[in-house]
Amino acid sequence: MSLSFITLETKENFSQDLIIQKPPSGISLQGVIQIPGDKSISHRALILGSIAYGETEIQGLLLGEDPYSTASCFQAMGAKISELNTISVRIKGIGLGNLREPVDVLNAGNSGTTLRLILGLLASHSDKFFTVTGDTSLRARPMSRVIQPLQQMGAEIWGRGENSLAPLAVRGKSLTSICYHSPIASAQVKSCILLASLMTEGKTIVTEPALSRDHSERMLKAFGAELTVDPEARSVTLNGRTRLYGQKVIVPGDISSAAFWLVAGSIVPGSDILIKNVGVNPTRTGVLEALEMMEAKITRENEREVGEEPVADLRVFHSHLKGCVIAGDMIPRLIDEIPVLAVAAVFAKGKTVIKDAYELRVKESDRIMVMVKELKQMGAKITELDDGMEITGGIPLRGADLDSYTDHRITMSLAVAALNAKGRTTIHRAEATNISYPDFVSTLQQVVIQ
Ligand SMILES: O=C(O)C1=C[C@@H](OP(=O)(O)O)[C@@H](O)[C@H](O)C1
Ligand SMILES: C=C(OP(=O)(O)O)C(=O)O
Repeated sequence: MSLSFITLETKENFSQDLIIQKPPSGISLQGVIQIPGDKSISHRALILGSIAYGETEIQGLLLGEDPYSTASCFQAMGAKISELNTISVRIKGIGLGNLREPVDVLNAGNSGTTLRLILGLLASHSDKFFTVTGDTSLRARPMSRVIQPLQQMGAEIWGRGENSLAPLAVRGKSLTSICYHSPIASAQVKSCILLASLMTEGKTIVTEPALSRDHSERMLKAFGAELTVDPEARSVTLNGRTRLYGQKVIVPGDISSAAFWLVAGSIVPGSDILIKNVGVNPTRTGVLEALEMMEAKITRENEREVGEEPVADLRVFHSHLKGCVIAGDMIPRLIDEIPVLAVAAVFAKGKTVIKDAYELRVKESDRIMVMVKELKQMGAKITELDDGMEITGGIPLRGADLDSYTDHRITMSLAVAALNAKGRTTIHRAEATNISYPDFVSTLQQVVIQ
């Protein structure tokens, strides 16, 4: 093993460069990987634990900057959260409706999930006043998708850009239940409305055009909410004014983080990696379906249920990938994995088309524009579409000077591409990995074998 060809350099301004220079003798990826806790489930465990009555214990929490943002918002509103670690985090919940008016602006940092989900709770806390903001990236992301349905429930929210951008100010009110047909398949929109409806009288119904991740539904039920799901109608019904009670939550590994190893193992010759304890909730496994279409060699082992969520170990071997079409209803089930799937497509034989993914343009960065621009710099044949990209695979990549655009998923996707590129790649602002996968570079150094 040699670490010298994968290095992380910290600069004077504390920004980091990730430098990957593949040795001429070649590399492969070998070994067993424990991936960090699921980010979506970590947020929800912190949120529900904070607003439930009694104690919640979380095992396997993601120790990344996004869940830290959620924890700090709820601490500022009165929840007692123990020191954050993966073994056991304990929360003394304050009970529904009891969030304290914070003395300062709440800061959701880089996390869209934090901002959009808590907005539903803030809006429904009668007579309390909240202000909430985020970093440069989050302040540019659209919030009207949650503000508009909340306003239909009676919420009072103000923001820049005609009430569409953070910083936001919220005057909590007693809200009314709603039947909301969401125009987009977004778990953040669905979860925001469900959280807002917890204190309303009567039934709230949310439908979505395609099924998005259902972690909120599973966890709300486990905490005692009266909730029913109709997967065929893609609708969720929640009966308001129920109490939530603290629970034990075991957070599975994040399939969105596992995706980097699934693609890296598939494209680097000689690779064989076992990824342990991966959440395989069907609303999240689009990446496995896409890689299967591309003829990747991935097996599921040790399938089991952990708490509310299905879990498996995933084993990936190098394979000769083929191009495919990624579109339609599967998009919400693999939305965060599209940047790394674009990297898989660059090494796959033939053409890959990714479409119906306009949502990628309003993530931490414009992930369509950025992936096309940066992969082009490495020599890839890739065209930007309004709602996706078209890639002709099989053209060898060369190392290049790249930027993460401060987006964690872009950083890690480009690092995977660099593993199969000739020469030296530098990825600037690579500290973005701390959002969802702080151990990414050290794990890379462990599994890459010369
Ligand atoms: O609810 C969640 O935890 C998330 C939902 C998705 O966003 P959208 O709801 O905007 O699709 C996803 O991209 C994000 O990383 C996490
Ligand atoms: C889009 C993401 O997260 P969020 O919306 O919570 O910022 C992500 O993690 O890729």
